[in-house]
Amino acid sequence: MILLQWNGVQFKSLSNFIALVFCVFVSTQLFASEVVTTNITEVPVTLPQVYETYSYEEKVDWLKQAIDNSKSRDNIYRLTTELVFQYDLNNETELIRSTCQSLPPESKDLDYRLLCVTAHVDNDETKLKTLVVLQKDALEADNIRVAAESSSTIAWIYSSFGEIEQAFRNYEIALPLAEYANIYLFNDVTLNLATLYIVHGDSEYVEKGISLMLDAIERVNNLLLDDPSASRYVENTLARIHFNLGIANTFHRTNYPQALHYFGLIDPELTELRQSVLVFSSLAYAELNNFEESKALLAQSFQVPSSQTFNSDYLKCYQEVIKVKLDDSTEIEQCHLLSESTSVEVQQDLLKRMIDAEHAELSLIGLQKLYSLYINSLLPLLKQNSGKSASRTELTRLQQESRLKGELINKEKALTAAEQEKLASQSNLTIAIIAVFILLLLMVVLQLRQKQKLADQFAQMSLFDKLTGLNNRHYFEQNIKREMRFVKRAIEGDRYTPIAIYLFDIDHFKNVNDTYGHDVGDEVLIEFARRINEAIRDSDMFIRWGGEEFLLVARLFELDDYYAIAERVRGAISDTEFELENMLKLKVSCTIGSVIFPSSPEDDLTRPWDQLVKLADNALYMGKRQQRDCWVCVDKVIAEENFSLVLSQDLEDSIKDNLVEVTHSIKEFDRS
Ligand SMILES: Nc1nc2c(ncn2[C@@H]2O[C@H](COP(=O)(O)OP(=O)(O)OP(=O)(O)O)[C@@H](O)[C@H]2O)c(=O)[nH]1
Repeated sequence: MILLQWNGVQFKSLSNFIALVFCVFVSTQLFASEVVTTNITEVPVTLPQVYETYSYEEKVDWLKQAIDNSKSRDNIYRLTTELVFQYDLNNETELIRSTCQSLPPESKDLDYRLLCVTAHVDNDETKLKTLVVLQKDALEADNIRVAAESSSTIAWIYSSFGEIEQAFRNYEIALPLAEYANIYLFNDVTLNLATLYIVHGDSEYVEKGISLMLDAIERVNNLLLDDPSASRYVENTLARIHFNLGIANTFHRTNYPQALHYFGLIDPELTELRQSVLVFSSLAYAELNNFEESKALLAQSFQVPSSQTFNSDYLKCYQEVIKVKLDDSTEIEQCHLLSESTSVEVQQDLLKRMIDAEHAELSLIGLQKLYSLYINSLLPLLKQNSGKSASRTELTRLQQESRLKGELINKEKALTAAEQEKLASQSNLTIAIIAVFILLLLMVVLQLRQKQKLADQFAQMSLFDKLTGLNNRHYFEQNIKREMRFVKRAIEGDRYTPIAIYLFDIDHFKNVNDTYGHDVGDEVLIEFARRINEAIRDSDMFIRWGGEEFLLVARLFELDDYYAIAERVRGAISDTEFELENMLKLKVSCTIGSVIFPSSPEDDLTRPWDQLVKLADNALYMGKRQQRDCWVCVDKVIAEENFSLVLSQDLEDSIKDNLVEVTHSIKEFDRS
């Protein structure tokens, strides 16, 4: 697909950035005081200080010499990985590939593994398998960047297979990780997702994709303010976005003036895009009946070299279609040769233009190719999707599909007959065109139903709460396991760094809604979230749990923080009145219940997170029953075998039975 192929170029520059991050990592590790490990991938390569001042060629020479002179296998490995990262900085994919072959990465060396799989010329299916293993390893090792990058590439490959559901699932994994990992990766994933919206969504999703891209333009420009050395990345990324916006306007919005606007923003010196920009601009002018401009740009497009990075043979067919439109030529040789491996998105656009052309043979080829596109690509996809559901509406859809298929087969017969008679007469052709367009219309209706399903999936996959802008429960469910693994690994490394899970519930919130209305209630929720956000660390995970309940996961570097955080949040809410719109001032308070995991290094480290949340909820409700505007922190469940009993009863009963230890801020605790 045109947009994704361009990604090929972008991927390269992103991996440059990754290598840069890795080099910074390597050099900072160099100065770490003591590294006591025997693991080959954890000990940084030793480089002289002057190395940093070398040019790329000098670095490569120095590294090659150091490898030749080195006797230790470990040292050779580390120097080689540094060499590969240098190659990557200089886009030397061939060299990366051969080095990866002669010295394959260690399984724990996730960064090097990522570079090798990215550079390898495997077919996409093999690459996908390797990436899925890498993604799993990176998630387990908490290597966020590699996890994000591998998930994003997996999503991209799935989308090129047309497996959109899988593509979205993997972008769903990649997006929060990428946002956390770095802004470059975040931009990359966002742009790929935007592309997916545009290519596979209905008009609403096309607009959504476009607005994601417009946001990204702003983010990328801001990057330049912070870091002037990012100018090359900024230039390339902006060109990519402008190009994609141009294509979106050409293919999906048929807004040619807008398309020309975006194509016009692309630096003509970017040779990889030069020919595509010229051809598509010429097409847009032709559609706007500005034949003079169209002709001039088309002539230029023949003068510039084709892209070396991605296969753009289909441009030759576009050139012929434009020439036919300009009444300049009747040759259609290149459209005859249009490859079936051209992306579906491009084929759909191009074939429609061929069928529309006032050139009988070109229209006929367009129809034939459209038919094989339907049989080979669209029909299997429709079948694959329809097989998943047996609902009544789905069955109706299947019936329509099979009728459509039958009609298309008849149409094929008609077309074959027409071909045997050499060139079909213009009138027969017109009938065929009208018939296929009716069928196309039916297909569009069917696809819209499919897209509705997609739209539902998009909504489900959202990680944000619309009202407060916080992450939501879905986000928590995706990330809590990682937090718990962090705790477990710290304990395995003899460090006790527990996490605390707090649940916050606004007191008598129903009264606020009932007295002042839902809008004021919403305002209170927003202010509530803002105050807590200010009282906690940026790295804490703070989410809207649902309704007027919020949840916080905080890493505890000091045990006293456990109570201090609860008290700080309580005070942040109730110490000062909420000042709302229309001069309304409200006294708001909340009750807090919390649990610590693990309560000691000997605790059960495999405890499911939902049990912890349930225990925090029990603590919260004790606070509600006893007083409100207070916190209740469960310190310990005394014996493991009591855990399920503690979950099933009121916390007061567990305290009475000596099953738990609890610290709280309740003034007069009622034990009865
Ligand atoms: N304005 C607004 N209200 C919401 C939202 N989500 C949930 N609510 C309301 O939150 C209220 C929760 O009320 P209850 O669960 O009865 O509890 P409460 O009144 O807060 O009383 P306690 O929790 O016992 O102190 C309900 O009235 C919900 O309608 C929202 O997004 N906006």
